Amino acid sequence: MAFAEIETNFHANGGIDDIVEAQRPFALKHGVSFGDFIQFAGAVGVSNCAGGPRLQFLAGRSNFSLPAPDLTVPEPFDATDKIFARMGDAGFSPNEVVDLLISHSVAAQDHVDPTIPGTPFDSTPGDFDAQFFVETLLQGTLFPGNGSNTGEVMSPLAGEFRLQSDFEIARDARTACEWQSFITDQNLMVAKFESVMAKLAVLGQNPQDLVDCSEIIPVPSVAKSQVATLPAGKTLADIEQSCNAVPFPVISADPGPATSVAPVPPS
Ligand code: HEM
Ligand SMILES: [Ca+2]
Repeated sequence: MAFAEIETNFHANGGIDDIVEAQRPFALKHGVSFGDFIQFAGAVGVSNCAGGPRLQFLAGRSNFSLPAPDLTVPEPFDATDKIFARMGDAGFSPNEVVDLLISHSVAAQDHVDPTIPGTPFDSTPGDFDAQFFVETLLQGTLFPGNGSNTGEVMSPLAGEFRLQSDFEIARDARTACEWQSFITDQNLMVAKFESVMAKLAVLGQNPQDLVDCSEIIPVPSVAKSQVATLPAGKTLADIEQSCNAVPFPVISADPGPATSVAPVPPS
């Protein structure tokens, strides 16, 4: 937000300019540091999703910073080894990368395939649920758009987008069991996200110097279900089970004919 004219030009930051420009005036108007504002807006944002987390919010980050160097943010076409190494530099284990990727349950792409903006990563982009962890393990059968994009692999549902990085991390021996563990345990998923986001939020900060303002973050509505489902038209035979230690859970399929996933409306 401080160096948008530099950092939004980095390829890995594609699309982030919209939200940066929307939020900056609020931070400036209220005299809040950009770091605090981003953390606050993120916590309020996910609290709007059904079943979402109530993230801790600590205030008091300084507004002193320097532009980041390019090529440090993971790309969807990067190998898992590279993504884990980069995230490891910041102190996150491979399983904590999975915990951070819970965010892709409420996410959509605009720029990997620019012909289909708003194409979500799971069938429930408004719900903070574990559908993402089931649907990324289904066999890929189609490209929702033009299908010729680096960082994209085939998805299982019309209208759903699959990043190569999500596909690979779901199947990597280091992370497949963490990935599968959320499918039948919404509470575990939310608890892991709250904990890893608390870690992310204080990177480079001394938490002792920050003030806990978590009580201003809204309480999200409760989750519709603790257990994810197979999308209509899919069976357990379509799952590419990847955790060697634990069998894939028996989950039910949604009734009805196979449907396609609607795009997320522009914000
Ligand atoms: C592990 C490495 C990661 C990769 C390679 C990755 C890649 C991507 C890509 C390519 C998009 C689509 C961008 C666009 O086309 O507009 C995206 C969207 C998104 N990502 Fe990630 N991501 C990663 C980690 C994370 C983390 C750690 C978070 C947050 C904790 C996150 C949260 C999101 C959200 C919320 C969106 C959707 C934005 C929207 O709907 O407008 N991602 N990600
Ligand atoms: Ca979802």
